[in-house]
Amino acid sequence: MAQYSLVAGSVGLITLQNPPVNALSAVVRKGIVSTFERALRDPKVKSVVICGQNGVFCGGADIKEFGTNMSGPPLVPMIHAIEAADKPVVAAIEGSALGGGLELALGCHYRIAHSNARLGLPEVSLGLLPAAGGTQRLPRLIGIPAALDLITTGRHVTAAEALQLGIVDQVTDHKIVDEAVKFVLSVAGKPLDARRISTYPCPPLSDLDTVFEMVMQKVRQRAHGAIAPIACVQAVQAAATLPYAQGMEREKELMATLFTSGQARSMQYCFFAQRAVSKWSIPSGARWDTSMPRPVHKAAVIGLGTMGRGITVALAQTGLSVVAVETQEKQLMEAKQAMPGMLERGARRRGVSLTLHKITYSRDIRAVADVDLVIEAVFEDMALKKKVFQQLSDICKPGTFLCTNTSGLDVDHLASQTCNPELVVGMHFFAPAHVMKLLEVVYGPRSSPQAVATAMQLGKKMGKVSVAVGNCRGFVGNRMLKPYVEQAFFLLEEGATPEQVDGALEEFGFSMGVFKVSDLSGLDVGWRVRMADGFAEPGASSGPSARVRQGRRYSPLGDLLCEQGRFGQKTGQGWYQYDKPGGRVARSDPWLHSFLAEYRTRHGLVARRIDNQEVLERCLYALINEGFRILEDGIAAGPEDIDLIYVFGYGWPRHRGGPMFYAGMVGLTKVLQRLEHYHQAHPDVPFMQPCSLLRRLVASGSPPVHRWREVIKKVHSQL
Ligand SMILES: CCCCCCCCCCCCC/C=C/C(=O)SCCNC(=O)CCNC(=O)[C@H](O)C(C)(C)COP(=O)(O)OP(=O)(O)OC[C@H]1O[C@@H](n2cnc3c(N)ncnc32)[C@H](O)[C@@H]1OP(=O)(O)O
Repeated sequence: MAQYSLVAGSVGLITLQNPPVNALSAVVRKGIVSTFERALRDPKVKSVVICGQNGVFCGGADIKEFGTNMSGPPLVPMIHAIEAADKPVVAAIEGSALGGGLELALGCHYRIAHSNARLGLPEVSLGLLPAAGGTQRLPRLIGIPAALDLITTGRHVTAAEALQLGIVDQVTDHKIVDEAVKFVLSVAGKPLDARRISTYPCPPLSDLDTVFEMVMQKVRQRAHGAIAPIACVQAVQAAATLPYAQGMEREKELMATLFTSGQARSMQYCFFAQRAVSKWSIPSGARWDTSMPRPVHKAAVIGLGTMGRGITVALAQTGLSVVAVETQEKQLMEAKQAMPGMLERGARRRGVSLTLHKITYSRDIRAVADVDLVIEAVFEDMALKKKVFQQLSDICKPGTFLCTNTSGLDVDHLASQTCNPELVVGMHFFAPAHVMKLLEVVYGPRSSPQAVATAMQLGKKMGKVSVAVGNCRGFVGNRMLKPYVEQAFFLLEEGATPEQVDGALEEFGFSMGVFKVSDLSGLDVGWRVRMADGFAEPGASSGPSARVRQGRRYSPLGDLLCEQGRFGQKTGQGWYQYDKPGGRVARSDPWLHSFLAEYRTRHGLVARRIDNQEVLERCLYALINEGFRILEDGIAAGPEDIDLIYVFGYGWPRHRGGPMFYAGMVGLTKVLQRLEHYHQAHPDVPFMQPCSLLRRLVASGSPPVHRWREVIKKVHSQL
């Protein structure tokens, strides 16, 4: 709702009230319309201030209303009425003014912001565009290039930047409503014509066509198939080339296409999923709202390889004191040289001051004796990690949480090396750890609720999307990767090329296909895992039995490349070739193509034409099928957890909602049928055997993804 009061004798104060973010629900819109009409009617009222309660102006349209039968007064005429009023209206902005919230403010004649405010038009990240006049007013106010930047990226700006751009008229550190009232009294009686943004011409720009062509090209490249960013550019182009009223028509038309699209549904699902996973619960019954985290003031990182450095930087950036331990002199020196630059770049990116003094370096593991939490990030080797955990258990003060950054080893086994296994959890970061948003928090059967809560809260403080997952080989993300990569290898055996497989996946929306990712992260990573699992064996990659291991189909292609020293980008050769070791630009490699041809001949395989549909079905459905197994095993609490892991850690396109949501969009029956089809064709590939939870969901009428938990619960209760 919206509350109305008269202040300072002549100012009508409208306060948006819809906790927690004062979203513009039907009730709020109704409240604004009626209180605004009241203010206009009242002869005592000479001016109006609009603000939000509880330190937040407005988080935008109520996203929960999208996809329902929307009722109540529409936003566009409401904002027009405010702009057309003959009494001055000031938006008093503190906290957030986002989406429809900022559009409402742009309809006001003046905008004053508290220095804590953040403003933006993030609709693009929900698969939409700012369709309450945002695409037409913002370019008129701040010019086309700046408006294109804000609208196509959805980024939030601080009050200081908003002032610099001309979005707000004044920034204050004082009480926002008091300042807004003072301000509106000072402008009472001044003509308002020059304050109605919709009447402004768009600031002229030379060579408009070229500007839009270039922006469109850049946006398309970044969008990876998402349609909203393209529509945003088209709407701003309308602002630049058409009169306001026609621009508004175009905005509406473009919004109508986006509003009902699957992409918008997927992205809005991701928005709510992100909030849902922070409300974690684990099979022991521990939950986010009943488990108290312990404060962490000082942390330590053991091992300063790529991961350790990234984690140290990420911790220091949150303001923690960090002890960075590396026992090897050379590696320590390299880390000391590299990390200030990483911190500097991070500080510049986030517009904050540098935090070099937060890190102390040591070669001696005993330096961690007084920290609250340790993250072990040594080489991925169980024997080495076990030794580190034994040492930590002896050295650390009582109660120190011991975390491992392993990407898939048994967290419980590590816990068993310590005197207090309840203090041990996994904190699995993704490279580069100071940039990537995902954190898997891995609980073992003995991890205490407090340890899980502390790791989850630390992740949040570090700006990560933290997802609590159970302990199994590869946890959630890497476990699902196995069948995906396996199918990609099989496709090469059957006639596809790395270029084709990657092309199909990139067209689907991944920023990089599976083979390019493998080259980037190093082929030896998977090779080591396959060796540890008893699949890859030196010298066993040729010969007739090379393609069957442990009674199942196996492709030794990755092992063969590793045996040749082709580890990907770092060696300049992998599935592609690079201009030098460490090169970044993948080029097709004729050697690889003849190698594949020879391999097929050696194993009596006849290459066939494989279409992109088959590439996608086999890679993605195999991965999804493993996702169902993970749900069935209780390793992830719900489909949202898996989806966010894939969106934030593995480049799954957000506009496809994550693998489990995507399965629902495709139709569970279809996914099941195709898995059955591929499993019949390859009964020796267990990953393609449809998971019984998938069958169960189909038998239950394929409920929407938010109702899967009910079916999963039933499955678990019957176990
Ligand atoms: C046939 C076709 C017809 C087509 C025509 C269609 C007509 C429709 C026209 C409509 C035109 C609309 C144009 C405008 C669109 C929009 O405004 S879209 C929304 C844009 N806003 C956002 O994207 C902001 C989203 N929110 C946030 O980024 C953050 O929540 C925050 C505001 C920065 C606050 O962050 P924080 O303090 O960390 O809190 P959270 O945990 O994120 O959120 C707290 C709870 O609030 C819920 N919530 C937040 N924002 C919204 C929202 N806009 N709507 C509904 N709910 C919201 C969030 O889910 C949390 O809820 P719980 O999980 O239940 O606690």
